[in-house]
Amino acid sequence: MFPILENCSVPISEIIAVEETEFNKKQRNIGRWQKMAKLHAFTVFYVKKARNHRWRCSDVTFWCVDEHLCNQWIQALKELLEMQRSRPKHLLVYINPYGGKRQGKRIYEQKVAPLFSLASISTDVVITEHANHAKDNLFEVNIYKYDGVVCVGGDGMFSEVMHGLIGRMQKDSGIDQNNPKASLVQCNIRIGIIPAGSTDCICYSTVGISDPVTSALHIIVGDCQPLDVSSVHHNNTFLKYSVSLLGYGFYGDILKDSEKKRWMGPMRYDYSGFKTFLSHHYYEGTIAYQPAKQTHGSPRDKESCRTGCCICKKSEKELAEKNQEHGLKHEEGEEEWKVIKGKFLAINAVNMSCACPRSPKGLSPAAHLADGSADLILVRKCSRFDFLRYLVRHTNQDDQFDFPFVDVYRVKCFQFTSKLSEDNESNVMDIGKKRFGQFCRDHPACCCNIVNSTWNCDGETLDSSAIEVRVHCQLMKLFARGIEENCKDEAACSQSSTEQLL
Ligand SMILES: CCCCCCCCCCCCC/C=C/[C@@H](O)[C@H](CO)NC(=O)CCCCCCCCCCCCCCC
Ligand SMILES: Nc1ncnc2c1ncn2[C@@H]1O[C@H](COP(=O)(O)OP(=O)(O)OP(=O)(O)O)[C@@H](O)[C@H]1O
Ligand SMILES: [Ca+2]
Repeated sequence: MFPILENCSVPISEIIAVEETEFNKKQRNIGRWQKMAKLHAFTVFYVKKARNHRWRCSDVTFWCVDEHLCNQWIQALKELLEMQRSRPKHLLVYINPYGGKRQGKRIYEQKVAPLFSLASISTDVVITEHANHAKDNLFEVNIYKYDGVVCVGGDGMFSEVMHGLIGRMQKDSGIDQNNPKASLVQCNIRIGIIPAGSTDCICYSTVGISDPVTSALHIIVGDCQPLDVSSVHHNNTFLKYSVSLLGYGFYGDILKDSEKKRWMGPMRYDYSGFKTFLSHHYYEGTIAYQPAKQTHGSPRDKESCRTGCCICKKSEKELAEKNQEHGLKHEEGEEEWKVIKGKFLAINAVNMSCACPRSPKGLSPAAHLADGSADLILVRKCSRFDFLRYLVRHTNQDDQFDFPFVDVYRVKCFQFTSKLSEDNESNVMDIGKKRFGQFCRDHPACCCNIVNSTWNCDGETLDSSAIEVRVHCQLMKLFARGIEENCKDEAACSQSSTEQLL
């Protein structure tokens, strides 16, 4: 520990940089000392934890009359920083200039790049020119020369980078992503998210705030947070990976409508959300799922996933044991599948809480980032008023699962088939029914259920409604540490810049 001020200490792991300070740069309060002797100084830049999980870069300058002593301090601190092996030195950065409020480039240049340079991190920066630019690029570059990949944008941009990295790892290891049962190769190259999107749910749920400077500092100190990833298949064809929300019905319809309104920026989700709420469509279908182990908690146990989460640690241990057995032992006996048929307003599968500024506790407040399971939330057909009551509970402290029309299960895999595709498969498709479906969608007063919704997969639509989903425990890693329990004494380091005599 490095002492700063009387009542504040900073772990070495949270020091950003140490620099020799030129005499004329810092002259506050030292006039009296200057008269006595020539002074030497160095500045320690460190993480200052503020309210609501926000991090800032603060600094303290140490003055000293003995030049040799001053240099010894600088040397010793630099050596300690060198020993922080998990810190990245070389990063590949992708910036989406059109995400969110189109501020990605400015945010990176003004808030993030200066911090990376202070921390002596070198970067290769790519400003994307079209959708899938980052993903395609990750199949071409030598990714192994980087200590991590940073994406500046929203959840969609993160999804691109994740698909590029996971896809590349499978390609390099000869794994066929189209096989829904394949054991995927873990991706050890961490991803850092600089939030500059419309929802920024992945950043918020893994850091506790969506703030570019906080995220940049988590990258600099080399944090590591494993993350579950779900694979989504249709008929033995790989569709997509998901880490946050896989939503059919309400969130699928919001997304589909909002895509036409991209020009509105983040507001498009409120506009389409209101429209979709009024349309009140429900969808008929069948869900089959395999429950997760009971030892991994339950979605209603109020055990939130926080930094150093015991449940996620347990899953990490189990995963390591499983990997050590090199597949010698078969998966413990096929667990029973549970089947549910019904009419649903929303089917949401979340790998994490999905907390975001719109809903600070998220869609499933007790979901875990790295436990190898997802929370499957089924919202059955109910009145508009009841659905509104359900939605409002995402914004307050009340339990959103405490409704007779809402069920929630912790699962390791599930399948969904819509009534419409079941009917099609059993050859009872009739064109009139399809036309009627189209007709009904055009009349918001009608809640007719004979059309399909679309899946919202981390903010991207899927082409198929019938899907097969499997959670891959800790398939990838982020530069984050999960949400920290609230810091007791945030006021202790309230000054942003201080000076000390050695
Ligand atoms: C009365 C207020 C109720 C507010 C309820 C708010 C619940 C918000 C829950 C947000 C969950 C986000 C999950 C994350 C999804 C991301 O992978 C994805 C990509 O970024 N984002 C979206 O799909 C974007 C999803 C955006 C969802 C916006 C929902 C807005 C609903 C508005 C309903 C208005 C009803 C008003 C009736 C008078
Ligand atoms: N240069 C570009 N031009 C057009 N689209 C791009 C470009 N770069 C990336 N994209 C695409 O833009 C999509 C949306 O970007 P992003 O996620 O950054 O913002 P958002 O949709 O506003 O935010 P959120 O996903 O948080 O709701 C991504 O899916 C990505 O594929
Ligand atoms: Ca999980």
